[in-house]
Amino acid sequence: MSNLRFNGKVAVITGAGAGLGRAYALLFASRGAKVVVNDLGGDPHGGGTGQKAADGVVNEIKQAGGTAVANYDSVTEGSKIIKTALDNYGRVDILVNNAGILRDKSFANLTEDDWDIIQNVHLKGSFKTTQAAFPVMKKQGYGRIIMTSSGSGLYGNFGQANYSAAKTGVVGLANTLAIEGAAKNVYCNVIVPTAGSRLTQGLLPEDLYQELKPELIAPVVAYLCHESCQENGTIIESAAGWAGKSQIYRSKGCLIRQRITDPATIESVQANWPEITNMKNAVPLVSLSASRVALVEKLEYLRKGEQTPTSSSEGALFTFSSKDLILYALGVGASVQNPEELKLLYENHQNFSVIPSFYILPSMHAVTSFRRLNTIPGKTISLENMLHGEQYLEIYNSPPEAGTLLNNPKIVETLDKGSGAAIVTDINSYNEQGALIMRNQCVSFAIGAGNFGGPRTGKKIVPCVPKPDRKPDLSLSYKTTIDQAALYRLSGDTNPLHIDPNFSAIAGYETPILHGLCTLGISVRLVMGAFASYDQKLFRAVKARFTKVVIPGQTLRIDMWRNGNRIHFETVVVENGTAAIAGAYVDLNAIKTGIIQNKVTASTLKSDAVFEYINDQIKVQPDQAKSVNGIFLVKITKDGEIVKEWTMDLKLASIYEGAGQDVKPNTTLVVSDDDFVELAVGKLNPQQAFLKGKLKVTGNIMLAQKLGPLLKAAPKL
Ligand SMILES: CCCCCCC[C@@H](O)CC(=O)SCCNC(=O)CCNC(=O)[C@H](O)C(C)(C)COP(=O)(O)OP(=O)(O)OC[C@H]1O[C@@H](n2cnc3c(N)ncnc32)[C@H](O)[C@@H]1OP(=O)(O)O
Repeated sequence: MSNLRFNGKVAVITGAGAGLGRAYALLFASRGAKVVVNDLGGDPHGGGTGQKAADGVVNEIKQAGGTAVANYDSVTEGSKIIKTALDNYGRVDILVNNAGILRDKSFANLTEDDWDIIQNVHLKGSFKTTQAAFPVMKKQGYGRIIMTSSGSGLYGNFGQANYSAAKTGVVGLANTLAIEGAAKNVYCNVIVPTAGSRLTQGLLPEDLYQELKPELIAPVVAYLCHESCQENGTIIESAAGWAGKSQIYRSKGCLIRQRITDPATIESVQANWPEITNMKNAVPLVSLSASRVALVEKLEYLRKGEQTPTSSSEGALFTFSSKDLILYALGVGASVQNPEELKLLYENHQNFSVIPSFYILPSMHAVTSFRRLNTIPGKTISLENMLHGEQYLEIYNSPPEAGTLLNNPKIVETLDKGSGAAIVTDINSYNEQGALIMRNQCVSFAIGAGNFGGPRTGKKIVPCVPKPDRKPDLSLSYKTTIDQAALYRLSGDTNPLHIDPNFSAIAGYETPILHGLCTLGISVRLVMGAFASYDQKLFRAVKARFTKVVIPGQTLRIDMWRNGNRIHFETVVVENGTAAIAGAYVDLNAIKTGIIQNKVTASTLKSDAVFEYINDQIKVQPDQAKSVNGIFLVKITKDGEIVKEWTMDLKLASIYEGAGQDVKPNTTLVVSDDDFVELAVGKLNPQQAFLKGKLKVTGNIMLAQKLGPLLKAAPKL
């Protein structure tokens, strides 16, 4: 790792004559910054002045070959300090508000003078110095400001009422500066150091004091001030070579009135106090607007007379990390065998990606914890009779790749389907800032709970869409493993129906069945690979109906039809030819496929490798058109087994004159492994390959005749 430098940068450090300030000044100077060493030279309680402290540090810096100048002004005259920087070096890039004194007294003994001097030095001093530097930084489009707070400010400390207030004050100052400077690349963060300095000498045990070296905190401050650091508005605590972030968390709280017309009463506050103060599912609120969004949302609930989801509603919160995304991807068959799928499995991949159907899981988590079992009067619904009937997911805003989603399940209708009841549940999911991220709709099919006299047709249920009446444009297969459900269930659906043979037998199945959402995840993965290059940003929505059970170990074939940005699909169990998912589609924002991304290496190929172009979509355009586009499925087979398959989008400019006829699918092209690799990575385009005689066409001789001229005329890929 190369050293982080501050060459060309000017750093102003207040209170730099000793302790932390001195450590900061020495470090910045040693890394190339020009430093203004400010120190009033007074005592720890605010008395006296002198030049010795600042001069001493300036000399230290100069002797080490660095550049520094002293300033002896009080921070309450901060503009003079900044002027020193501007006069000597012409700019100011970094300001560390570090200067401070103490006047500790119990509150009962605190005088107004004790109060004022502390506010003046810490809070007003930080204000005055920053006020002078801020416009300069904004103008130059770069600045890093540090406020120094204290554990006493964040948590309180006996005998430090004046100091605590000032130290919390600078946090508030930093919060707003972070917002006001952000657009101009001027960031403001807070350091909460615990160091052995002249302020803490005598207050801390000697052995602890010795470990709390300022030099162990200085790198944290320096990093926060480096141009590579994008942190803004953050509180960092640091001591003894440790650093951590502090944040304000708020409980979910709860409404203390039922309807918008109800008053709030002292009694309703008392009754709800445990919930108001329940921090079990508290979330950090990072902005005022996030806090307001959450409030507005609660008002909406009040207006509609609905109960808001609270931290106590089990399953309302879904917290996940990259590990969960990877576990899900493995559960739905992603494999490093396909180099394109590495980005689904490796959190440090530069294009680490999510299979979007993962975002169904938060809703399932909420729904399965939701009391639905008594939804239909007179009917007992048990877990073994409950099947996943349909699922819809629509993304409204970019979902997070880690964090917590708040999910709000609500049964919107219950349909009487005769053989069963279809319970339709809508689940809105909100991010930690309170923004609506997505909507799921989950239809559970309760077998045997029908004939209760309810409506058969729904008004709120998102409809399935029949598949197009033509052969699929593309079919991709995936053989599930015998352990598919055992792996998938680790993503959260631990229904014994999928693992416990005794339980599945009670439900009437010979063996445990696969999760509907696993089948759906496999299908979405293959659709995303074929039509979106796994780019989750291109995903908008998915709808599917689970029509037949799947047994782990069976092979799934996903038939796909492209209709604009909608990919219809049907998932068929190859062994028995029945559709396990029907009426399904994925809506994309755009289509993205490409040959170059499907790079393979020679080691994955054998010399007798065969690859097939299967494509219904290649159509020679009517009227002697000059171009042909097509999505090809490429399969590499060895001894009849598919060792690799993927799609590629070939755009072949054509001089072919025999327009109006379709190119037939299922034709085999044979090519040697070396040539293939070259073709796949784009070194050799099909035209060159063909002309060199390396790309041979076998099988359908008509296709050979047709493809020949096409390939000859192919542009460089
Ligand atoms: C919400 C949280 C989820 C609940 C917890 C789930 C947790 C998970 O762990 C559970 C699972 O993952 S289970 C595995 C995935 N699901 C399946 O395998 C279900 C497969 N489907 C079936 O077996 C049948 O379609 C079956 C049994 C569903 C229906 O078959 P039949 O009884 O033969 O019904 P049929 O005669 O075909 O149709 C009657 C009416 O019902 C409608 N319908 C059919 N399938 C439906 C389905 N999957 N979802 C919703 N409605 C469905 C039909 O349209 C028909 O109604 P109408 O006449 O009005 O059109």
